[in-house]
Amino acid sequence: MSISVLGAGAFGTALAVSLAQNGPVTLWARDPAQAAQMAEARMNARRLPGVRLPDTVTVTADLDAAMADVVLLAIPMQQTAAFLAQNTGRLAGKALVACSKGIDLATGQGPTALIATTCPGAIPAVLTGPSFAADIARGLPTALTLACADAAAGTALQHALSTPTLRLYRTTDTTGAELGGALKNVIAIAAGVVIGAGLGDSARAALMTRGFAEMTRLATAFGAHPDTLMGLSGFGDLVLTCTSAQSRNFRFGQALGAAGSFDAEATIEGVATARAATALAARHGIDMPVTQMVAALVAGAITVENAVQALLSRPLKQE
Ligand SMILES: NC(=O)C1=CN([C@@H]2O[C@H](COP(=O)(O)OP(=O)(O)OC[C@H]3O[C@@H](n4cnc5c(N)ncnc54)[C@H](OP(=O)(O)O)[C@@H]3O)[C@@H](O)[C@H]2O)C=CC1
Ligand SMILES: O=C(CO)COP(=O)(O)O
Repeated sequence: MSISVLGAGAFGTALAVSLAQNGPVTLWARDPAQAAQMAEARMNARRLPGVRLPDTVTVTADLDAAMADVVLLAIPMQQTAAFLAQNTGRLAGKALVACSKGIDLATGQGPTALIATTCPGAIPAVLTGPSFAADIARGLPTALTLACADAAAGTALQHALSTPTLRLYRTTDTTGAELGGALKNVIAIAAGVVIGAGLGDSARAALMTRGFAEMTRLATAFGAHPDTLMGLSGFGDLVLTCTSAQSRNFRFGQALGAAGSFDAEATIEGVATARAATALAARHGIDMPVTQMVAALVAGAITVENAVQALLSRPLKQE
């Protein structure tokens, strides 16, 4: 099976580097100048500095040249719907593996639903779980979830995309896998706020636990299996992202909590996801207090102090 990665950001580049252990991989960057620079320097200096691109990685800005049997989509979630719509013909019939973590703001859909509605005949799948691009690219041991509703196709993808350092587990529960990966970013922002505001590790643990409860509530309401949330794509990624300063969502929250500034160019998926999840929760009558607070905080509609006060003064309830 030929493999390509669309999107030469930190994660797309890291995946291409890891997959190159198995054979040739094509990495597509939308900017021809960036593609040429990467091909020449054998490095993605802007997004993944210090990591050499193996000879088996071909970098191109030609999207037709980047078509393969298996196409990994490593572009930010809010750009995905438009990208798919612009490339429906090219992507038809491919196995399309979404590597982004989020919920489309305009439709409330995750990546597999977007693929299914936009690219008929494609096989939608998701690759998600606890993994920093830098760790994958350095060949550190990493385990991820490969979700595909078609069990046979999922098994084939699991084998094609596992490498000596990247171990994939499979599931048919695409809803659980993609909602776990999307919602943990929102809780990671909240965890960052707690640490940035100096509220302590005990508060962070409480927030992660209650955050996990609301992640599970929303995902199961949409048909996800609770076990999926307990796995790498949910609990595993929640732990990583809420506790590591490598996480952009966590660091963004830290800056919010400390009233500091943050790189406006950085990909912080949890910001749009907080809004999208809050809207979904309201529409379906699901209680998601932490997510709602994050949405209000990032919109500047509430202060950190008032958000904490509002969460602590909710009616006492059974766990
Ligand atoms: N970084 C990580 O450790 C991990 C990231 N992810 C997920 O991967 C996804 C991508 O994140 P990441 O790689 O880190 O982000 P980056 O900010 O590093 O890179 C984003 C990439 O997407 C490209 N891009 C943006 N818009 C478009 C578009 N409309 N069409 C084509 N390409 C586009 C950018 O191109 P350009 O440079 O030209 O702007 C850039 O190459 C996110 O959903 C993230 O949650 C998942 C696991 C780990
Ligand atoms: O998803 C990730 C780790 O699994 C990356 O997290 P950030 O996008 O917060 O950096």
